[in-house]
Amino acid sequence: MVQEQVLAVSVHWLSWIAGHRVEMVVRVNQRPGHQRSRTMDGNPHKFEANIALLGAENVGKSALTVRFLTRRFIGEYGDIESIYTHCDMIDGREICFNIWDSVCPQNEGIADHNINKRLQWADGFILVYSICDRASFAVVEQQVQRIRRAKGIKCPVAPPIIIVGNKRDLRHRRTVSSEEGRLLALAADCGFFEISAAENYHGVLLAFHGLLDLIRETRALKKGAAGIKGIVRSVTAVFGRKRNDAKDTQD
Ligand SMILES: Nc1nc2c(ncn2[C@@H]2O[C@H](COP(=O)(O)OP(=O)(O)OP(=O)(O)O)[C@@H](O)[C@H]2O)c(=O)[nH]1
Repeated sequence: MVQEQVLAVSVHWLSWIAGHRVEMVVRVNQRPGHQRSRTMDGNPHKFEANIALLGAENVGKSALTVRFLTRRFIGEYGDIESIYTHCDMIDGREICFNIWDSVCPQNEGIADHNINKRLQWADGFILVYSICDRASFAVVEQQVQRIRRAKGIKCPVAPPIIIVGNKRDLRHRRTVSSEEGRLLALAADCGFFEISAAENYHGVLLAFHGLLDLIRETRALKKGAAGIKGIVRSVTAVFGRKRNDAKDTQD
């Protein structure tokens, strides 16, 4: 309860520094899955996308989230795990982004557990590394594998992933080349952006909107697959019935 109040205060502060309309709701320790409604308030014109940010410590996950929500880079961020909701009008349609800004897990077991929890909740992932931190790139490589392995077990259609190489403003200290990032993305069928949360808002916006586009495509694919399954089921039912009728007549 106390924690929720503290968070509410920090959210108001974020809205204030933004100086423009940002609708944010913080839900702390919300159980995954509770928010999996696809349209809100029964309004078919609203589109909701659950986005989980993952990556090693200090790569800028919170910086990216805050940049996207407020357009500002504030330098230091608390390490409280939160889900933020931000709604925007895009192409005449209200789009709500639910963003789960994760804290990096301390060990492998927790990492697996965390990914599974997020797989149940998220429509798509943003995996962040810092271009000056090779170890953080290795973490993203592992996370891509974990998410891709879960396809078929946890989710029938692979969830879309955007890989983000952050801290591009520090390219003089780069230890991960753009090519490596791009190749990883290509090999795992992910989107890729190299950006700087510190330097500009535009790159961050492109990454979130890129993922939104992929989420929309995936949802359309799922709907299509469900439609085909429905048709196959109806056809099977009709022909199955006809075959039984014919058998009854012969008897
Ligand atoms: N130079 C530079 N610094 C950045 C950038 N993005 C984030 N930082 C800095 O990197 C540090 C870590 O940023 P956070 O956003 O807290 O990173 P995080 O991944 O959320 O970290 P954890 O919560 O510990 O997992 C902070 O000091 C940020 O100011 C960037 O694009 N460029």
